[in-house]
Amino acid sequence: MLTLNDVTAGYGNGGNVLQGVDLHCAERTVTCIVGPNGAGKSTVLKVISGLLRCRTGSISMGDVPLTSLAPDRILAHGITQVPQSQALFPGMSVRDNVMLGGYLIRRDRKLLAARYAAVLERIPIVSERASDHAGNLSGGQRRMVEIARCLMLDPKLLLLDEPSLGLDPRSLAGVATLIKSLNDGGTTVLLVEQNVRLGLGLATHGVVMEGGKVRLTGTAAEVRDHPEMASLYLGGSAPATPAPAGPASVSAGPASAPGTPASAPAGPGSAPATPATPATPGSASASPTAKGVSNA
Ligand SMILES: Nc1ncnc2c1ncn2[C@@H]1O[C@H](COP(=O)(O)OP(=O)(O)OP(=O)(O)O)[C@@H](O)[C@H]1O
Repeated sequence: MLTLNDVTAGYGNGGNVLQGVDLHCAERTVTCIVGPNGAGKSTVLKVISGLLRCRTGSISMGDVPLTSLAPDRILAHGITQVPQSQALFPGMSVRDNVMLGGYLIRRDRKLLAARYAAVLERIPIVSERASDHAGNLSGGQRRMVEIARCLMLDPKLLLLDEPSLGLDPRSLAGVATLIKSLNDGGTTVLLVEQNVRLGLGLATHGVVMEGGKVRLTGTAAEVRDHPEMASLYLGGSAPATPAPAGPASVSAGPASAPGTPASAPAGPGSAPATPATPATPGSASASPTAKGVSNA
């Protein structure tokens, strides 16, 4: 569905932050990008949504080239992003914040109303707090409303930048359940997540980035259970699955085709309510063994 081919990108006159990224998200998958701070994970989402231009390489969704499209055109192709930072207008009502997500379809009042009704059904907090200022919501409620706003365009591909950031375990479980149900409903999801255990628990596929490059891809189970991942990102804890996938089944190439992953990923229900705190990716990158992750 979504393909990035040898993408380089950077900010201003600076050097390349992304240094030849290849990535593929098959339809109806949930792909989670993990990696140390500064690896370029959020930058990947920015080039997909058009907030940052690729310098070289290409991005496409199916047959549609996205590489040089403006962000509003990319939105119109069904790609929406929930940014990492607080994205709601605190002084506006929850309803108005959500309606902003339907800006592109604002002239079709019927469609706008139908989409809003669908969002209310899916995300109850939107109806429960419709008239409240968004600034009065908790962090978890805000995240739900941010996702609700993206759903106004009924996206084919939902990009989520660190959906777990700052959330308490209960809110986190709610967001995880929502992501899973959106995916069950047919939405393809690409997320960046610092909480490796949660992210790979939710995902069907995993991508490890380091230094602006993709170092490892595979099914979420393969990436999660890879011996290097256990020591780097999960604080050295032994993987739940006894036999780790060997390098042959974990590649630096595109994530495999849609379908059942080699080992079924944990659903959001089994996403840890109190996720074990993983070793910070930053500390992983400082480790001399970090380079061993690379199968590139
Ligand atoms: N707006 C910007 N202007 C200049 N440099 C930026 C900008 N945003 C990010 N960078 C730089 O690009 C690099 C990659 O940043 P990015 O946010 O993509 O990393 P990340 O993997 O998402 O990290 P984190 O987990 O800390 O969010 C970093 O060195 C960062 O300083």
